[in-house]
Amino acid sequence: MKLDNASLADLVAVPKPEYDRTQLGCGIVHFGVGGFHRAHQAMYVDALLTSDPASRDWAICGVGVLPGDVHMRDALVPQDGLYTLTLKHPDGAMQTSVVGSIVEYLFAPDDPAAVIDKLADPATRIVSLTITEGGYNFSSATGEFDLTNPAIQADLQPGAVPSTTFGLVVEALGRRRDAGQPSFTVMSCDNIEGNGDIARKTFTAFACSKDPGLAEWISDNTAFPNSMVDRITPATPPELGDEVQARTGITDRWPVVAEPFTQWVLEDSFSAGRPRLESVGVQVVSDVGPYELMKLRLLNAGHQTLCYFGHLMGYRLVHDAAQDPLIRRLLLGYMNNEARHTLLPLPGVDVDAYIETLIERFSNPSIADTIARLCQYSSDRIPKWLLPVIRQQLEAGGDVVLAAAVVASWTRYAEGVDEAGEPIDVVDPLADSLVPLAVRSRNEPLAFVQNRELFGDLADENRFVRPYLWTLESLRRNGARETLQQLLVENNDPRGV
Ligand SMILES: NC(=O)c1ccc[n+]([C@@H]2O[C@H](COP(=O)([O-])OP(=O)(O)OC[C@H]3O[C@@H](n4cnc5c(N)ncnc54)[C@H](O)[C@@H]3O)[C@@H](O)[C@H]2O)c1
Ligand SMILES: O=P(O)(O)OC[C@@H](O)[C@@H](O)[C@H](O)[C@H](O)CO
Repeated sequence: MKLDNASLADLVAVPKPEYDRTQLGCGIVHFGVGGFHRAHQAMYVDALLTSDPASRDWAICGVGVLPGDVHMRDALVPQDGLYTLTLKHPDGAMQTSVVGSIVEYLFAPDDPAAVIDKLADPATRIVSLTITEGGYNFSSATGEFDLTNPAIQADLQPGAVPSTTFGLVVEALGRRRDAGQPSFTVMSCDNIEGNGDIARKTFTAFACSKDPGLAEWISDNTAFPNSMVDRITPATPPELGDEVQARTGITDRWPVVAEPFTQWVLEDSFSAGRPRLESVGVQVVSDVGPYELMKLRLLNAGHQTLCYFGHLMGYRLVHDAAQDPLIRRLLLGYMNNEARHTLLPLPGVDVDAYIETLIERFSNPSIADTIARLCQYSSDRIPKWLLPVIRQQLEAGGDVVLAAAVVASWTRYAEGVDEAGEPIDVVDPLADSLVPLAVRSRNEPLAFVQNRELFGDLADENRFVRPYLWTLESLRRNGARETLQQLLVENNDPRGV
């Protein structure tokens, strides 16, 4: 059975929207409709539309700005925005439901003016984002917005038709200001520490280059709440469509799979009202910071801890790596001895239990998350999640041996050839410069981490450099398994090497 508004009434096999989708209004415009947005925010909004008739003006209009988003357009538009979400439990149990909160989808390259009109419409009160860590276009080393990016440059030309998220959003905010309309909230849901603060900084930096008066208006009138978002959502595997079809009879052009766990902690800071998300399980708080640190430095940096060693040890699926005793030991060592010392107090949260749950979540075989998903875009991820742990630990005189080992594992991975001599596909916007640096580090051992754009002055810090070089050398000489064995079991201490 196909999935669209007309066929919804005939669907009996699965939970589906019981609210009247024809009566919904779009209060939210979302940039970056991928797997995660559809497993997380859209799912929460769907639950809200189901439970609270007064929330019907908070449905979602999705927007894609990249050429590749044409595939999401071609999946969602014929389905009237409907799709299936399948949650897979570790014991093999699964639940599929149809999510109905996305009621419109605009592909910006087709019609940028339609996107700007939608954003400028006073009915739009929140603009949310999952445009990935790289999407914010700021330097990890300086924190500054990168005005040299050609797409940004093009959007800043007088009279340009905008094509980037920044160009489209700021153009619409200018229209709202000129029309005497209030601003909307810009709500980042990406895995970046202080994601709202970063969004504030990057959007106002863009606006400032275009029209300083507008930047000031945005700064005075727009809320940028911080948030912590969590649900492991693998890329949709090719077989999911057939699985959903077999279980439910639904033919879904782009289904979503995720783990059952979900969490969203959101700062209560909105410029034009917000949906009552707390009624569907969102933790609306005044300070998200401690939650963000816990999640980014344990879960996301934990993923980085696992993925390069995992790949080099021959694993291709996250749960297989997480169940290897050596990798488990590495994860627990990194989390307990290094990362957790950099967290902020979170009264009422049991960090031991949180860490235990993470290991269980990483070990969930049913979602079949891939190591490849975690190994990509490293240059956007490592500086945002792992390097802050190293810097903070160095400042406090704490341990960085395992975090340095993770950076070494990334370096070894970035050489682009694995331990069996097979090529590694290094998927990274900086691959063209990082791969040669990683290869060069065979002769000039610090070449990779002397890249100050990414690492700042870490290469000058002996307490980082010693374990980094020890691990890198051992990875090349002995391989990943033997390196972890020596580091974690035989307790070779690379600090004094
Ligand atoms: N997948 C997860 O488990 C998960 C969990 C928590 C948070 N997140 C956050 O969500 C983000 C997206 O994850 P996903 O799994 O949905 O990925 P995805 O690949 O399915 O979707 C990414 C979306 O971001 C868009 N995008 C990428 N770069 C962009 C740019 N420069 N400008 C505008 N749009 C851009 C893409 O076009 C696409 O629509 C992650 O980077 C992360 O910050 C993901
Ligand atoms: O999606 P990214 O690029 O932010 O990071 C990769 C994973 O660490 C991430 O997607 C996690 O699965 C997610 O953050 C869990 O909530």
